[in-house]
Amino acid sequence: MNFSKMHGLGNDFMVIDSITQNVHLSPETIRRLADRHTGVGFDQLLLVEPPYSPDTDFHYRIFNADGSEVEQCGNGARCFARFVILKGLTKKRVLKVSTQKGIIILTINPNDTVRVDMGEPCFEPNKVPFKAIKEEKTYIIRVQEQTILCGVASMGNPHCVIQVDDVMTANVTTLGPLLESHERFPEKANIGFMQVVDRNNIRLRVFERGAGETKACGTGACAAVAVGIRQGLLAEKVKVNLPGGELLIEWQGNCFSLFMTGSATHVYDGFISL
Ligand SMILES: N[C@H](CCC[C@H](N)C(=O)O)C(=O)O
Repeated sequence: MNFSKMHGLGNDFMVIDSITQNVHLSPETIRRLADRHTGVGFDQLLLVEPPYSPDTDFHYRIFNADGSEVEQCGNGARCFARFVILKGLTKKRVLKVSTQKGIIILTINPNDTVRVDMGEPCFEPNKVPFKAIKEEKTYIIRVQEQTILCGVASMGNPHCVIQVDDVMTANVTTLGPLLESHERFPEKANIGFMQVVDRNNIRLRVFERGAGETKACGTGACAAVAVGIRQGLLAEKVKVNLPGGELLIEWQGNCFSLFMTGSATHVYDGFISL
């Protein structure tokens, strides 16, 4: 099976053309391929499929390193766009792509960065999903005798965003997994640790559902900015500084799409016998 290794700010992917190849991967096979010593090694595996409806160009499927299929991957979307052009699957520079939960629009810029219309963030607890009596801008979660204040949002996938004084000293390694699997997140969650530098700049680390801490998380950057804007901490255009690099997030507020712009890097092409 042919594949490409790509990354978005160090969040790395195995990208597979499932249009010209017949690809069926079990969760166990995905976990084996994800192994960074005995497999290809990646945070997520991305499948490029033919369109599910005539008004879209492709269907986009995402699998975490633990084999779980998920609804959305922002860094992966930018790599998806560059992959389909590099592989000659399209000549279009604006792509309409369906995912498990909605449609995203990918625009490949002349400098090969990619701008993604990620759709509108959702804060309704039952749609994140998050167990809460009613919708709030800030929630209290108790974990291991600690009281954590957070915001929650869905970018198609579930996110919990915690404001911290300094991302470098944030307790990502301990709090990340505890919150990822907290009982208030019935489908688990991606946990973002956000340091507000000013209204147009944040620093962010993300402990991802099904992958652990990654060098960058596109939907995590989107969710952090959306939560921050809703909490009155951020302006409509925010630079998000992640360990792997920078993303530009723009959101005008409810009933508008949120846009993410950033790089997508092709590392190598490979072949693997399954
Ligand atoms: N771990 C995420 C999927 C990948 C998201 C991330 N890599 C991004 O760039 O958005 C989840 O389980 O919802």
